[in-house]
Amino acid sequence: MSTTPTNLLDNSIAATARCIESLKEIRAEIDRAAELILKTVRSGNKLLICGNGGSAAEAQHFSTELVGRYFKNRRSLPSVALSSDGSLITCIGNDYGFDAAFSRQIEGLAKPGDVVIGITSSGNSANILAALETAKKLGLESISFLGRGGGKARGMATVDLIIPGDSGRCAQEAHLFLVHHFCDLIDAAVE
Ligand SMILES: O=C(CO)[C@@H](O)[C@H](O)[C@H](O)[C@H](O)COP(=O)(O)O
Ligand SMILES: [Zn+2]
Repeated sequence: MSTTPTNLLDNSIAATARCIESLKEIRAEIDRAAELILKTVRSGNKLLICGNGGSAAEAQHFSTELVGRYFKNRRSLPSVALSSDGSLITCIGNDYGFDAAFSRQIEGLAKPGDVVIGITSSGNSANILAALETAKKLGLESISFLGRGGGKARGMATVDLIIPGDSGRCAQEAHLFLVHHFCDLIDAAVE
């Protein structure tokens, strides 16, 4: 079959629909992550969220919906996207190496009860692995949004959300779907 824009679109729609449907296979992990996120924001502790590239955008997207708003007018909730400050990222990258881009911020910002969220479609980004390692070292719970089998990050966090399948693109789309799922639960639970 030739690759026309129509075929490509139909194939992409089918692949994304299959990927979102496959989230039912990791329902138990999604529920555990939701419980941890709700416990954290309800108790006034914060989420420290990190990712690179498209996943940095997702980290910022999630944080924006917590501190700013999602759909409901509720109180502002504490969350920081660790990719947001270009000045800080370039300082840490320049002076300590890019692998420390997020772990250094976690060392400075985290308080007991905070939760670290790492988003990586490959599971192999060194700065996310370092962030999860630092969370463990500080005694913090953590959640990984992963794809493609989970890569090196598999097993490092308190809860792994490994999107089934081998597509990085679908993993990223499913990560955004999960961000909105968690925001739906938060809006329902918090005034
Ligand atoms: O959004 C995309 C690809 O869809 C890219 O910007 C992608 O996020 C970047 O290449 C990231 O550096 C990949 O990092 P990761 O997901 O493997 O941790
Ligand atoms: Zn992308």
